[in-house]
Amino acid sequence: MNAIPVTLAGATTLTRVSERLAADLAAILRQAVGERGHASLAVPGGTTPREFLTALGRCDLPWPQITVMPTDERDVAPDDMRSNERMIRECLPLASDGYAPLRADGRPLEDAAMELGNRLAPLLPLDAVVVGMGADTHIASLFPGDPRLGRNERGALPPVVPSYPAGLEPRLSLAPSPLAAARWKALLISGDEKRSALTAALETKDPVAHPVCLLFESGASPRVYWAE
Ligand SMILES: O=C1O[C@H](COP(=O)(O)O)[C@@H](O)[C@H](O)[C@H]1O
Repeated sequence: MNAIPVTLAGATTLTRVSERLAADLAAILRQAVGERGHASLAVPGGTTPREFLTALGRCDLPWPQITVMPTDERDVAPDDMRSNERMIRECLPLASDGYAPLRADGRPLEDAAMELGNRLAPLLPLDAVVVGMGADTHIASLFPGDPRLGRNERGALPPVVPSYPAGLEPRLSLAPSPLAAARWKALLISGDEKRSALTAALETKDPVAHPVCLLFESGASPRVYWAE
């Protein structure tokens, strides 16, 4: 198995990796606020990031100057157990206007994606993005086999796109460009299964088959925070 450039040495539990990621990210956010007066951040949903988000929520940060959004959102109510917004709000002491939701709120997802993309445009490029990955190598809600992820196709995508993964609820997702073009990128994964999947994916360099490849294609590669 080829070595992935994992950022950490010695910190291997999800708790320690999460704390390290939170501390590194906090420094990036402070720097962004210092330089530009504001910071924009996208964070993942799912099960892995709760400890990281909790650790970030404990950091001494200028929250009124920070806008947080999810990398993707399931089309569920914001108080649903599967809502990424719900987890993010539970973990972070956000300012009242410090959260940029990716919610359709009953609208067709295509309409919502267009409107939310226009609203997010002034925040781009994002100062920081933390991305999770499924064992199938999906990132945000960009899933394997989606032809929109091809090199010639993705340039036409707006910043937010609808996504209809088989067997799961529909979603809204940040598109490849805002994820890949962030000023600072991190990939948070846990477990040998995902590490093996990441290693195999990077060997293919195929973002349609393995969306995680999108993060490694151009510009700086993400820092990989891997927990055993
Ligand atoms: O559905 C999602 O899955 C991925 C991975 O989640 P995990 O539960 O395996 O950690 C996540 O990054 C994404 O934001 C989420 O909506």
